[in-house]
Amino acid sequence: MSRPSRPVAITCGEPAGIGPEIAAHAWAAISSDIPMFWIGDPRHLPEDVPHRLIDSPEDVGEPSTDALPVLSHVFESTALAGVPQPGHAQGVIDVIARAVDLVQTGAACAICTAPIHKKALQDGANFAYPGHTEYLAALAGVEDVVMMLSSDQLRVVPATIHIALDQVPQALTPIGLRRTIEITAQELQNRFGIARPRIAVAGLNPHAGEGGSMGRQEIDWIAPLIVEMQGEGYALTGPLPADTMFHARARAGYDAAVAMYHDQALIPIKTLDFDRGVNVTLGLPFVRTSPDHGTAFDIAGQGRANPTSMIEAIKLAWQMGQKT
Ligand SMILES: NC(=O)C1=CN([C@@H]2O[C@H](COP(=O)(O)OP(=O)(O)OC[C@H]3O[C@@H](n4cnc5c(N)ncnc54)[C@H](O)[C@@H]3O)[C@@H](O)[C@H]2O)C=CC1
Ligand SMILES: NCC(=O)COP(=O)(O)O
Repeated sequence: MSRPSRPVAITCGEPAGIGPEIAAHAWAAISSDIPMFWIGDPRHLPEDVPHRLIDSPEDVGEPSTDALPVLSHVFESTALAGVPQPGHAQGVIDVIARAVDLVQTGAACAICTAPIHKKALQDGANFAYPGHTEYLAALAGVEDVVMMLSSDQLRVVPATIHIALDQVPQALTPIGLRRTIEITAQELQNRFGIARPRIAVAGLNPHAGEGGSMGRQEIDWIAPLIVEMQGEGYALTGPLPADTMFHARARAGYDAAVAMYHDQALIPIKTLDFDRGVNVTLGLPFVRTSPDHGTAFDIAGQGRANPTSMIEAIKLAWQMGQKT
């Protein structure tokens, strides 16, 4: 008899947010095809969700719609929708670390993380990282990782991630941008099957600097880096004015866009495809995906959260996890 496939590990994320309910919806929608389990406190799931406790991912077995397999991680109390509790912060962090252990030992094929509330984790547990991306890099012991948001319509990569806007110009360096482009190209080849990925690189300034009259980063080092990397065989274009590189005709010309900062990358994809965007961390030794949205405290616990991005994130985690 063949061994059941390794399941996808889903982290609980912030218990006061929409994470538990969208995980439960996603399980109901796709668990007949994809084996998965949820790591968290069963008291944080919506009351009507059938679940069964498991001792390890091996107990998940074949995909089944009977009951959501739960690897229990006990928190100090029940959750109050929309109100994060400081005493829950460490549990949220520990669940992510637990999922990483399981994927690194091969017990899970991939992880899909439900949204965390960064400030709640800082306030409640002095969380030292601005997001999953940076925490996962630290847990995996890798220096350089890349955040990519992906949908059928667009893939975007911010070259700087969770930093204040006024820190962006100093944080952008030729070495850093080169690594972002290299990792993006490698992972599009290896994990997304694109033989020669076409990557469009945005400028930092309005009109990509307008010939130096609106900023000089493009002339001083972004354009020279692109030329250098083109010479090494990378299929790059840019630096492109960010305001005109995301319309439909422009998007047809590349497989991924590298932007200079968080909102330059995330506004276009969340505007085009908020419900179906998936966050994928590139450069890790394992697969991690997440929905593109956050904890949505304003609608948590009301049954209004759309689970589509979570569903797409689990599907992508599963698909990518089959190649590991
Ligand atoms: N992967 C992660 O852990 C992510 C975490 N966050 C965190 O989430 C927290 C809240 O962030 P916000 O900027 O308020 O963004 P948000 O995505 O939580 O909410 C923005 C708006 O979109 C709505 N929304 C979000 N997801 C929805 C869904 N599935 N269905 C229906 N409506 C939905 C919300 O109700 C709200 O009106 C922050 O701490 C942020 O850092 C944000 C993005 C990703
Ligand atoms: N806006 C994207 C986001 O905040 C997700 O960050 P991460 O927790 O996946 O690093």
